[in-house]
Amino acid sequence: MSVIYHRVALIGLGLIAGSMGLRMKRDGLAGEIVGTARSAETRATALDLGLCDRVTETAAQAVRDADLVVLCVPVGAMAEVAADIGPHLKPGATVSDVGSVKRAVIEAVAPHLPPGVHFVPAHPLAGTEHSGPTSGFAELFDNRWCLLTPVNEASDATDRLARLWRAMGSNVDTMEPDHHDRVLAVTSHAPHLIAYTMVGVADDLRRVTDSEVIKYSAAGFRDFTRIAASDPVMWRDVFLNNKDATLEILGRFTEELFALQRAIRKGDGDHLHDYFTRTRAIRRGIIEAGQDTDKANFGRGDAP
Ligand SMILES: NC(=O)c1ccc[n+]([C@@H]2O[C@H](COP(=O)([O-])OP(=O)(O)OC[C@H]3O[C@@H](n4cnc5c(N)ncnc54)[C@H](O)[C@@H]3O)[C@@H](O)[C@H]2O)c1
Ligand SMILES: O=C(O)C(=O)C[C@]1(C(=O)O)C=C[C@@H](O)C=C1
Repeated sequence: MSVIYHRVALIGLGLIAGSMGLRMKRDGLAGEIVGTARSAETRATALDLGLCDRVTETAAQAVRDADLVVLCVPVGAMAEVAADIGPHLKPGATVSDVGSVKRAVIEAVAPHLPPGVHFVPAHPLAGTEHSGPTSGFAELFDNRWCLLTPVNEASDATDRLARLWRAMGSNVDTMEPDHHDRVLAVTSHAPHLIAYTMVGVADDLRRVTDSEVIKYSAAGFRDFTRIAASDPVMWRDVFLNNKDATLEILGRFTEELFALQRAIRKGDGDHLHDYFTRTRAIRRGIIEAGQDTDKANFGRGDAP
């Protein structure tokens, strides 16, 4: 494949930046990849893994002469990073991010960007519960969606970034930022909170059941523990920055949970059967659409 950006700067060298770097290197999508992270250890690991060509101590140094700058830090850190890099961006450069929330990131980043710099927010719907540079892998984005939420109408900068994400294996779509946040509250944010809660409840009960919860943990519970092992900083920031949409979905979730509780208490088997038949169809639809994430985690040290 051919070079899409001459110089790419990756700010924050974790799972997503690592996977982008490895993929861009593998397929020759960038002339040079410059990375930066706060700790010297992370920077050294990134170089060892070959996910970037060069590292810098500061974000301001990393973005110098970069055609594309991608902010790969937790959502709550985006404003601070944008303020650092704003004065050092090359005119005509594109700034993007990979944050899991879009409206809050746009509000945090846009005010710090000088005129003449293009801002194209993005969100790859691909990840694992692992974090840090060693968790990245070049195939992470294969056959997964990447949603772009451009702040302006169609532009060359958006088209070029879409080309990069396609070259990294993703299907690309554009979406309005508030809509993105509502959709992701249903498909990602609320489910994570529910998993965190279920594992927290089991942990409380462990004292009552004398560690049998862990010893006999069945597949259903293990799936919850995988999700609930996700990075605490990343998810704290997601909930604090997508408050309204997440709370709305959790309200609906609570109502449905009450209805199912009532059905169990009343012995209403029809209600339970109908409900589970409907949800089973959703799982089948996801698998038929080729969007099952389990494959991404197999072979990475996780038990299926
Ligand atoms: N993990 C996922 O499944 C996933 C999927 C899609 C998008 N995202 C989004 O991508 C972004 C990065 O996630 P990740 O999974 O790669 O995280 P990660 O923890 O693996 O990496 C984050 C990097 O940001 C750095 N960082 C943290 N706080 C910082 C700060 N205040 N200033 C500068 N650097 C800081 C960390 O040191 C690390 O290098 C997040 O915004 C997250 O919402 C994550
Ligand atoms: O597979 C996982 O571990 C994930 O949780 C990945 C996942 C998701 O919810 O699908 C998590 C957060 C992101 O913003 C995008 C992807």
